[in-house]
Amino acid sequence: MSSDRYHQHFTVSWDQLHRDVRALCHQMIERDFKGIVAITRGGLIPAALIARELDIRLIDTVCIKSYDHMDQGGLDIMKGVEHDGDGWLLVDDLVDTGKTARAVRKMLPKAHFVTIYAKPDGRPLVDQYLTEVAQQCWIQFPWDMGVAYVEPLVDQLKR
Ligand SMILES: O=P(O)(O)OC[C@H]1O[C@H](OP(=O)(O)OP(=O)(O)O)[C@H](O)[C@@H]1O
Ligand SMILES: O=c1[nH]c(=O)c2nc[nH]c2[nH]1
Ligand SMILES: [Mg+2]
Repeated sequence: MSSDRYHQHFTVSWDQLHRDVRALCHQMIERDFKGIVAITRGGLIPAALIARELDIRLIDTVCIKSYDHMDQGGLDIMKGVEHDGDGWLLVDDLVDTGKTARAVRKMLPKAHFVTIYAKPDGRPLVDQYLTEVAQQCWIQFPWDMGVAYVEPLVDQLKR
């Protein structure tokens, strides 16, 4: 599937991401998890922040790749886990079409699956998420961006 389907950008700063992860943690404060399974790579940073907030030290990974930048290819599962997820928290940064979530759910059917952001097509596959984002929106994460110089408006208008 190609990048044509994305018509808007939803830009997330480090600060915004951190606040969003903490807000999601507030909703899980009463729960007791055996550990976290992070879906690489996007789930790694939310997983680390959640681990800190909920005092979880045991962290495993499912290593999977679906996209090459905005272009979705076949799922490449490089590493799974040996259990069914019972009592574990499964974490990804977002769910979009739901293709990744569907595959990981099969591997860990009993895990509690959370993402920070969810688009409508993938939303039914997760147990909990913080913010809904439109399907045609590309979520631009802080680890894919950098701070750059911006030309003053008057100079931009001269060109
Ligand atoms: O719901 P879907 O359409 O499957 O898309 C969601 C998945 O796509 C991204 O991962 P990606 O495969 O780009 O790898 P990355 O986490 O290493 O960036 C994102 O981190 C989710 O895991
Ligand atoms: O950085 C990302 N932003 C997105 O919106 C997205 N959808 C799938 N994979 C994604 N990666
Ligand atoms: Mg991912």
